[in-house]
Amino acid sequence: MSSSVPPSPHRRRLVGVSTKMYFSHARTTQFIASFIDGHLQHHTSTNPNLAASLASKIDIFIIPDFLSLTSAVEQSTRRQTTDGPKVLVGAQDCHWEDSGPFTGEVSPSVLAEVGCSIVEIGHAERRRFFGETDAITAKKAQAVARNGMIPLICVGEGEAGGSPGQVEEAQEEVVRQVESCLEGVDEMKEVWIAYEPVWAIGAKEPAGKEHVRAVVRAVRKSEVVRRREGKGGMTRILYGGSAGPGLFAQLKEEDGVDGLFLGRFAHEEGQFWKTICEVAEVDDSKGRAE
Ligand SMILES: O=C(CO)COP(=O)(O)O
Repeated sequence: MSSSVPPSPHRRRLVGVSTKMYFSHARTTQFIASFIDGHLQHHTSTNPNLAASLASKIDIFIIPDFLSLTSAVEQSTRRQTTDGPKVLVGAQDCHWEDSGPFTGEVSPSVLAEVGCSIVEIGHAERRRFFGETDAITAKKAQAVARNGMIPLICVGEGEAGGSPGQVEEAQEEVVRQVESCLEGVDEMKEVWIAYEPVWAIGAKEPAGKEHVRAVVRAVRKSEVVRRREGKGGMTRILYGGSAGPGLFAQLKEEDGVDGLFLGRFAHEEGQFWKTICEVAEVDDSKGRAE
């Protein structure tokens, strides 16, 4: 019962949150119920224009821990309305094989079977604590796409002493990562790229807007992304790393970033909802904060 992302001729905006390993199962259940009932449905059920506008402009996703995944899918499916935006559910990782002797691992085909729409791969924390590389991320991205889900591929330049380095170096490193992580991924399938500079994850503040814009521009113009677009494989690009309300308007530029991938600053339902509304509102060609 794979829950697919609704097809879109244009790059709809994206806003999602990963709960990483911060939440208990009870808190995840409560977060989803309270976000959908107390914010999304509460505001859209009495305002059909808002429901239609969000549904046409934005895709919302929640990435809980593995054990909460099936109940998260069930919760979001049960609460789904026909005219409002969908809340998609994703996984934080998977194996690159569909089945076999891989004790403790999670199969991408089982993730698709239980209604998962997205699989996040190559996150900086997986690279740092579990030794994941671009080559492993590419194999996982192939497996996710093969199983009809969207690979959410995380990339970002390294520490540079815990602070931003030269933007040109960041552009080069990130484009090289994108090329490696997309190796062998079906070029007709959609992928999402989360640009998350390592030094901006878990920090007090996100990366500066000029830095993010420049790196996103380089990814957008890269040969691999252009080639995929030519073959029909949409590439949506998100920014992540201490993102929260108030950020998207600063980052947005024409043909730039498509959305935000949130962590701590959306672990409160109201902040998540606030960010979604802001992302949907920002003018298509420019950020409001120019
Ligand atoms: O890693 C992130 C999303 O994948 C971002 O996490 P924080 O927003 O908590 O820094």
